[in-house]
Amino acid sequence: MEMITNVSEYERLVKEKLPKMVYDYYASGAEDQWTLNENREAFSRILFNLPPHLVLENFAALDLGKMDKDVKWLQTITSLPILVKGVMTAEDTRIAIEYGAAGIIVSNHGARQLDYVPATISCLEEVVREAKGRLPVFLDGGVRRGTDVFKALALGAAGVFIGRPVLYSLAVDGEAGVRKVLQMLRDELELAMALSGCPSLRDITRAHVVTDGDRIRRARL
Ligand SMILES: Cc1cc2nc3c(=O)[nH]c(=O)nc-3n(C[C@H](O)[C@H](O)[C@H](O)COP(=O)(O)O)c2cc1C
Repeated sequence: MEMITNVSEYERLVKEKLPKMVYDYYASGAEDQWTLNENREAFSRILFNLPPHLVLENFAALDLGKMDKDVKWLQTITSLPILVKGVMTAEDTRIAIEYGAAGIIVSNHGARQLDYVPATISCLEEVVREAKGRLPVFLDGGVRRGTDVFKALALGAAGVFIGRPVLYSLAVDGEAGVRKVLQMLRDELELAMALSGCPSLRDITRAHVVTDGDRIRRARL
């Protein structure tokens, strides 16, 4: 397994290893798989915007109607913090906060529900803006690179989750595979931070990335 150099390679290997029916169940999204592909494509459209002071030296270095009832019921049976997953809009963020969620996970359930809903990374800022720091906002969906983690943090995520890379690496190489996936993402994030002049997670800011929305706003000026 030493020859594996990035998270996506596990998908190629797992396709060879698993029965087709099992692989298709894990890997697929809904219908045309537009949202599944968009979860990845949207990350690739966000570009880095390196601050001007950087010099070469730096480089050396849901069913929403039920959400209220569900949260209230869960609060009666556990004292654990309750995170609401599947939030994609400001409105759902308001509801989640109103009903006492301890955190939010921006998610389209791995693009397996309604196809053509937006990519999670393109919904993150709307949710973060509405949350106003009152609770942590996490994200999943299409995170495959340390640079994806960096972009999500720059857009206000408190952290990210990954789904399929864990399933794939577990199927290919058991616990060692999962450890390797997490290590690769960590190493790639650290490299991205070093190359963009961020010594700590706190140094990753909104100014480090340019989104589609930024480009449209700039074109209008
Ligand atoms: C086979 C499979 C089954 C899933 N089942 C559920 C589910 O029952 N409920 C849910 O909220 N998300 C479900 N998800 C979505 C994951 O919890 C997670 O949000 C998603 O896989 C993250 O995206 P990623 O796989 O691109 O990293 C499922 C994902 C996969 C691959």
